[in-house]
Amino acid sequence: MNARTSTEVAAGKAATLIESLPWLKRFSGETIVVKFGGNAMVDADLIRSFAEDMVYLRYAGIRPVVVHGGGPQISAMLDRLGIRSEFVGGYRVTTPEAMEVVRMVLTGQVSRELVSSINAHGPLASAVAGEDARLFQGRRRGVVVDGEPVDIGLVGDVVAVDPAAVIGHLDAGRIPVISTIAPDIDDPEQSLNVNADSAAAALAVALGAAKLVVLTDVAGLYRDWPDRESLVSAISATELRELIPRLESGMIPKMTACLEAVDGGVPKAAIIDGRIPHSILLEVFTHEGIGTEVTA
Ligand SMILES: Nc1ncnc2c1ncn2[C@@H]1O[C@H](COP(=O)(O)OP(=O)(O)O)[C@@H](O)[C@H]1O
Ligand SMILES: CC(=O)N[C@@H](CCC(=O)OP(=O)(O)O)C(=O)O
Repeated sequence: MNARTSTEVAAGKAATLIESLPWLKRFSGETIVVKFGGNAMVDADLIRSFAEDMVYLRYAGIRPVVVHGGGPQISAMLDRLGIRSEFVGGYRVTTPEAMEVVRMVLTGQVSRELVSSINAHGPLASAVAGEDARLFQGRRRGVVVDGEPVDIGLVGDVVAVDPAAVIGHLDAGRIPVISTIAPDIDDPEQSLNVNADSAAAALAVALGAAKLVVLTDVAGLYRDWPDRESLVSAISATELRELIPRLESGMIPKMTACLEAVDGGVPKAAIIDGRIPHSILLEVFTHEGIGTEVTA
């Protein structure tokens, strides 16, 4: 490499670092809720780079909170156990038998894996189950298909959040890693399976987060799925409200969650591609960001 080229390379690196300055100022001391979707946890390298990003945010003076999904991991375990499961309107029809597997996989497997990846960098992460210290309380929901109500079993929406346990961890400098199961507010002995996108949004609102970032396995929201030309880079809450009824499958809870977060006072919600290593750093610390950004 000649001298001029190495100077250019150095200038490029410096430009990348200095581009983060306004965002460091903006987010220092603020809470960012990051939802890590089960589809984005496709390989060990991505989990490792996700963990590095969380640790990076924490050392940059930001308060990151991880809310994880695990849909594909739950499906794989249900398959192994020979328990049938299907999705209606983006939500898993959850029998009492399936509910036990949901808890086992989310709290016993996915949370543990993320905590240990983060803790490879030091004693930073702590798992908090949605059932712990009344973090979440849910209420059963049904879905309407072709105008008919459909019973989807033990599935709930988060209707109350007590973020005290999460705030305690954040104040102690830890990174909370949260699995999304909620006791039923009408029958507290019963646990409900809560979509992780909607739980992340409810928590972001309760924490007064500066941002909700949702990692998934596509580049963002496509207006006319699966037309790859129709990627939306920014959308207002009003426009999104109109678009949601035309969306399908997993994007319905995801975009509804972004809307709920923004409606609840979170200034920005972003859907980004978790398959890109360090996508969170690109989203948080660069001018353009990546993926789809929802704003009020
Ligand atoms: N309009 C759309 N834009 C983007 N993805 C869409 C759209 N409609 C359906 N999808 C599908 O939704 C999936 C993401 O939802 P989901 O599988 O629930 O992800 P996650 O596990 O990350 O929560 C994408 O992989 C894609 O196949
Ligand atoms: C009610 C419902 O559908 N719950 C989800 C919970 C996990 C989740 O949301 O995982 P992802 O973020 O990976 O999709 C499920 O059972 O799959």
